[in-house]
Amino acid sequence: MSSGVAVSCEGLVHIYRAEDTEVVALAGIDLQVAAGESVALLGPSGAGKSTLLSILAGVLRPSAGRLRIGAHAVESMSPAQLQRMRAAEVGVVLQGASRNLLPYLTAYDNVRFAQRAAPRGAELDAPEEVLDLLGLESFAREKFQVLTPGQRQRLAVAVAVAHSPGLLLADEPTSQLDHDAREEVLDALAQVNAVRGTTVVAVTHDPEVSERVRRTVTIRDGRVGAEGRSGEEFAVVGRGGSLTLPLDVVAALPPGTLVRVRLQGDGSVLLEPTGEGS
Ligand SMILES: Nc1ncnc2c1ncn2[C@@H]1O[C@H](COP(=O)(O)OP(=O)(O)OP(=O)(O)O)[C@@H](O)[C@H]1O
Repeated sequence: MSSGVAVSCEGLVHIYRAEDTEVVALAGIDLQVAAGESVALLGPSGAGKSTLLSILAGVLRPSAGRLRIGAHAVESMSPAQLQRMRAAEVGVVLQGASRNLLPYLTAYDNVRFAQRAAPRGAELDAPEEVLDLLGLESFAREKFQVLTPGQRQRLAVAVAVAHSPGLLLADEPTSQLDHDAREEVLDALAQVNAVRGTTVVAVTHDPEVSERVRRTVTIRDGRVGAEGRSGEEFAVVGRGGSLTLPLDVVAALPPGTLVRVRLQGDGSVLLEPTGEGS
């Protein structure tokens, strides 16, 4: 049995540097995920979702900003400390089941192999229990080739949670699966979240994932552009009062438009374009 860890991102910036260019992939992400919460990260291609996931996984180091994963202040950790944190606290499902699994091992041995990376003395569920959690107990002796695509992906989740991490990160966990297999995988993630209390953060383009997860976070241009709660989209007030407007509003307000912002008596806020621009 494990329990979830909280994640806190404050002003996270990530810049990829090549010889003569810089790409600002994350431009100040503010995001709080409570322990045991389940969140889907959405957003257009190139918005910065994978970069954020890699930083949460401890694979990439943020260029600036603060990141807390449970009790760890990640931005100031040494590579060895990061490695230990990942081994103890973070499970990752990479895109494509085969990238997570050793095809010549059985389902049972894949889980057992993954547990070898856990810190010494860690309290781990037996491989049978991990497979049971993912509904794979009757496939323990099967190898990758005979499993269906949905079972393979469930096994990838089993391998990611084999060391009982408090945070499970999944990159496009339902991509290239048919409807039934997608349901299987979403059930598996929900099961890990419900039974173990594991915090789950999944990057996805799949509208079914967003429908199944109560909270969605849309990344736009390296920032949190919007949040969804039970299917309804909201703009998010950022630090210093910044607000990313919905795309249909942006289309009506070209950059540089001067807008009167008035707080109304009933607590609502009126945005009134003046017709003037800078
Ligand atoms: N290794 C890299 N070197 C330089 N630039 C990169 C690198 N990886 C990503 N980028 C750039 O950083 C930005 C964010 O990329 P990222 O892959 O995080 O976006 P994404 O939202 O995950 O996109 P997708 O949905 O297509 O995977 C993009 O402009 C991308 O071109």
